[in-house]
Amino acid sequence: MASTNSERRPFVKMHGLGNDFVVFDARQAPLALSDATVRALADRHTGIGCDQLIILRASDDADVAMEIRNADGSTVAACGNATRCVARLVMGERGAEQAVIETAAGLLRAHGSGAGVAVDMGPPGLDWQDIPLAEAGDTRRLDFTRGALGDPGAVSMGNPHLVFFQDDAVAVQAFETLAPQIERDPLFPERINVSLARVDAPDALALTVWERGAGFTRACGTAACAALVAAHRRGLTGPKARVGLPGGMLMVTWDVAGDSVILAGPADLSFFGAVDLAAYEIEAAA
Ligand SMILES: N[C@H](CCC[C@H](N)C(=O)O)C(=O)O
Repeated sequence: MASTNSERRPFVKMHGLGNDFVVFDARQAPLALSDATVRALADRHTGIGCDQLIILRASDDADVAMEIRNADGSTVAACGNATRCVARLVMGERGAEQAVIETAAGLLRAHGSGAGVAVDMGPPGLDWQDIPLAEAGDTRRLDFTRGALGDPGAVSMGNPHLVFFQDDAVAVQAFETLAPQIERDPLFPERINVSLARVDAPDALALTVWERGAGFTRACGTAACAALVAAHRRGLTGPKARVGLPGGMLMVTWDVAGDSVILAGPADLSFFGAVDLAAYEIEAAA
């Protein structure tokens, strides 16, 4: 149905190993989207379809600032794969090999690398208040069991992550059902991203991720970072590992001394599009 005041707003569709993003550029033309409108645009049947929706804005301190919205409309502070995609966009605009991206989790530095784009995601949060948890706990090995899953690590990468280290068939099967419930467990006042990790070698992990506000995704950059940090804290890996996800491989390095976690991997452009936002403006619930 054509809308009365149609405004075809350009966007770029990008992805990191299939973790996909609709990116709007609000550096010249302001843009504010309600949670309901983000949900409508992110819907893979009736909208454009994406795991996260990104809005770029001008920044006084960085090349660009990015607002990050999950497919459920929620606003989050960190998204590793989207940060790498935005860095690729900005480096391309300027013909540069480096970029600084402002996020709610801080200023993140990125550079082009053979494998695509590497970004310093900053220091991991390791205290229970950093995650946050609703009560004190040992984030290295949390006293938390739901069905066949238990004994996870908890790490913040600017967003909350819970990582289970189990690779038996029972745990793998249970994960599908339990992850959506664990996301909303009262122990996690801001909800949480939930991962199931398999340790294949001291420098190799395999990960399945249920993302807060987006569900099962083909890849999750901050989950890959959180899994490496949680694994290294328990002596399961060294401080660097390749992380296999359904969509492909990410490289994560925890510079423990420098207190930063580097995430590297592909950052790809899918297509340019335009959308009549008026058709998606959904009146905020009365
Ligand atoms: N769902 C996440 C945000 C997106 C993270 C992910 N797409 C990444 O690449 O890090 C959260 O609610 O914290």
